[in-house]
Formats: sequence, C-alpha cells, structure tokens
Amino acid sequence: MAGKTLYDKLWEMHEVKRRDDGSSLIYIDRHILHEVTSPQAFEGLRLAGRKPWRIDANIATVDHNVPTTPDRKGGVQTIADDTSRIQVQTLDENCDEFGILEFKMNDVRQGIVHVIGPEQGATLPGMTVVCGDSHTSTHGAFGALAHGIGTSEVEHVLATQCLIAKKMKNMQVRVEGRLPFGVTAKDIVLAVIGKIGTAGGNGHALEFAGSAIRELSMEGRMTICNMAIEAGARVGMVAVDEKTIEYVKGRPYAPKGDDWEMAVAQWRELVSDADAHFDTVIELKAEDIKPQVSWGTSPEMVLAVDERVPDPAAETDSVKRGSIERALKYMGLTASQPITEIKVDRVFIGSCTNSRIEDLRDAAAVAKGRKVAGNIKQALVVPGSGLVKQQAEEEGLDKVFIEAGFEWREPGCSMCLAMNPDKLGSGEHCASTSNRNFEGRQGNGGRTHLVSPAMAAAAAVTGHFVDVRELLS
Ligand SMILES: CC(C)[C@H](C(=O)O)[C@@H](O)C(=O)O
Ligand code: SF4
Repeated sequence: MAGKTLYDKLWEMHEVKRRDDGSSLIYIDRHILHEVTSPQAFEGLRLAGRKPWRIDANIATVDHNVPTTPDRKGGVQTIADDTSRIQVQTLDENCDEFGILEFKMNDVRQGIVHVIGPEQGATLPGMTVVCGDSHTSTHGAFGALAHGIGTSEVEHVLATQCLIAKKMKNMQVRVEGRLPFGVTAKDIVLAVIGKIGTAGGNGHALEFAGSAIRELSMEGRMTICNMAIEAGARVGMVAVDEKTIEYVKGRPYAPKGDDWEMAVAQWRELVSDADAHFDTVIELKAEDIKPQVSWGTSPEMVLAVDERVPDPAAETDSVKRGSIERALKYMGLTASQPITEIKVDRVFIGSCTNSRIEDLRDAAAVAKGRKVAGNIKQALVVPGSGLVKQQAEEEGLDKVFIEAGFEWREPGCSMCLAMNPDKLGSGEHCASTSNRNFEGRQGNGGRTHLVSPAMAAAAAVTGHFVDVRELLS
C-alpha cells in the first residue's frame, strides 16, 4: 500500500465518523472568527438556546471593517460607516456574551485573522483550523488542515466543534531549485496560479513541496498557502520541519514544558511519506521564476515584469479572446503594452498575503533612501497586526517608510477589499500586495495589480512597474 500524504494524515487524525453519503464529520481544533461572517452564527446560537461547545477553541478579532487611521484610537464610536461600526460592535458584544477571547480594535494583539492565529501560536501543526474566511488556507503553512467555511458552518462549529466535510484529492506543487535574487514567495504563488489557472486546484488539497519551498521562511510559506484558494484549492499546506517548530516555540498559545516535547515529537510526523500518492503533481523550477505582476481581473492573468500584456488578436480560442478583451478594457490597458509602462496611482502594502514582518522588511529595503514618485496619490503600509507594527517600529521600518513618503497605518484588511475607508478611486491603478484583483475589489472601478512587497515598493518609488532587481543591485 502506498504511503500517506500530509493531508491523508491530518484527515485521519480528525475524522470522527464517516457518513453514508460519503461525507465525514471532522473535529475542529481551532476556530477563528471575524466581524463579517459571525453575526448570524451567534444569532443562530442564541435563537436555539445553545452555547459554544468548547469556548477556548475560539479566538476572534476585528479586521475587515476597521479603519487604519490613527484616530481610531478613539474607539469603536469613531467608525463613521454604520454597517462597519455595527459589525465591529456586534462581534465585541457576542464575544463578551459568550466568553470568547477577542482582540478588540485597539488591543496590540489585534490584526488580520490569518496573521494573528500563527503569531499567537493559536495555529499549531497538526490542527484543523477553520474560519469564516476563504484565506484560512494560510494556516496550512504550519502543517495544519485549514480552510474557509460559510456562516452557517461557523454556527455549526461553534455549537458542536465539528464540521461536515468531504475528503478532497491530493495535489502536490513542487518547486525545486534556488529562487533568483529579488524573487519572493509571492512571485512563486503568482507564477503557480499563472501556470495552472484559478481552477487548477479545484477539488484538491494542495501541498507545496520541493527545495525552494523548504528554503522559504514561515512568512513566505504563509504567503503561498494564503493564495492556494486563488488557485482553486481550499486547502494549501507545507510539511512540518525545524523552521515550523522554531517559529511556534514560545508563542503565547503554544504548548509549554512536557507538553511541548510531546507535541514536537508528533509534529515531526506531519510530512508526506516518500511513497505517498498524489492525484495531481505540478512542477516548477525556481530558477525560471521572475518578479510577477497581474495585468487583468483574475489572479491567473499574471505575467513576469519583463513581458507585455496579451494581444487578444493573437488568441485563437474565442472565449479566452473575449475575456482578455474585457479585462484589458476594465484595466484601461492596450494590447501588447509592456508591463513596465503601466503607471501606478496608489500603492498598498498589506493584507493577509503580505503584511508580516518579513514583507515589511522587503519593502523597506527598496524604499530606504528613496522617495515615493510624484504621480503616486497614496502609498499605504498596513502591518498585519499590532505586534507586527510594534516589531517593525523597533526595527525603524516605520521611519524608512515615512521618510520615503508612505503612510504608516494601524492594522487591518485595509485596501485589500473595499469594506473600510481605504479604497481605490474609479480608474486608478494600484500596485497591491493583496491576493485578489477582481473588478471593484479595492473600490468601484479600481484597477488592481498583484505584486510582491518589494515590487510594490519599487512601483511606489518609480511611479510605474519596474523589475525590483534593477533597484536592489
Ligand atoms: C469577508 C470574507 C468573507 C472574505 C473571504 O472569505 O475571503 C474576505 O476576507 C475576502 O478576502 O474576500
Ligand atoms: S486581508 Fe484581504 S484577503 Fe485577507 S482576510 Fe482581509 S479581506 Fe480577506
């Protein structure tokens, strides 16, 4: 019999019961909540007279609706938009009522759900982690089985600590070799999505493997797992190694003492067996990957920075031709235009993809000693959590950004999606380190270009897309 994949092992560890219809009941170790997808779930609990089954399995924070300007220190009342304010207040009230640990807006531990889970050691190897949020795949970087759930499932998990799920197929993306200088985890994952498309991972749990993935820091691994969902896979994972264990050690909710030793011994088993079977295998050579820039309205519409946007006339498939034409029109681009000639209006460095300390260091290395270009209306740096912000300030990164003309903000989802005051104006181009470039994602009529933090900083200081390696060398 073939060996087991990491996913097979995680699944077996958590399968409570197989049901007649082929689905299973799985046990959930960690449930993370935010203000957007939890209100109806708590309301459902109240109406049914239920309480959360295991209170300390839950951890909550506010991220999508919070403003990122310093005046929010005045409290929740300062949130001008009614819906946003009510959602934030409602999460606060629900967590207080049910006794759930929440990092409220002005708590230093507050931040984006997918940043704070790992940061607090609330996400651990071998866990099942769910959250009413599609980018929960991020937590799979720790050798955890993590994916997004819907609001009715949020209620189900609160009430029972279990979830009905169906086992997926196994997929492996192998990236072998050494990443070229100036090329990052974000470029790997954008290149993967460019290759397999946004449906490439459908129905699969995706494990990233190979020497280039092993070389990545935990931050880099989180970046690639974060975008597994944009490749169609709800689950993204990386096997446990010494880096995983080192990152988790000493975090507030990580095991301590004898429990730690026992946990680590088990975590070391969380790797795919050498003879494990994957239903689909994709291979990339790290040496071939260049800094990436998305040009269209889907993450798969992505190219290396030295390429030109496509010419629909060269596309023989009429469906693909139509979608290229529509994307070019929405993005205000002309056929065969070099990526480096696309001018940028705003820059956003943040989001659960790229707002961790390493991302900020990468961007600051480019911004240092330079100035934001005159055509840039706004360049935002939004740390993923209050603790990331604090660390960055200890390292002096805030000063580097401010001196260069960037705005240094409070943590939250910010300009990743238009649910708070940080938005794009219609027709504006944004160099963004986030994960989605759908029409209107960052504001009505806004034009998103997905890039790495270093590439976003390079666009900020030159006013257009440029190969960041020209600025680093
Ligand atoms: C608001 C939330 C449900 C949503 C998600 O599930 O991903 C958001 O975080 C996003 O990135 O689009
Ligand atoms: S930062 Fe963006 S992608 Fe991540 S949870 Fe917030 S809105 Fe979703």
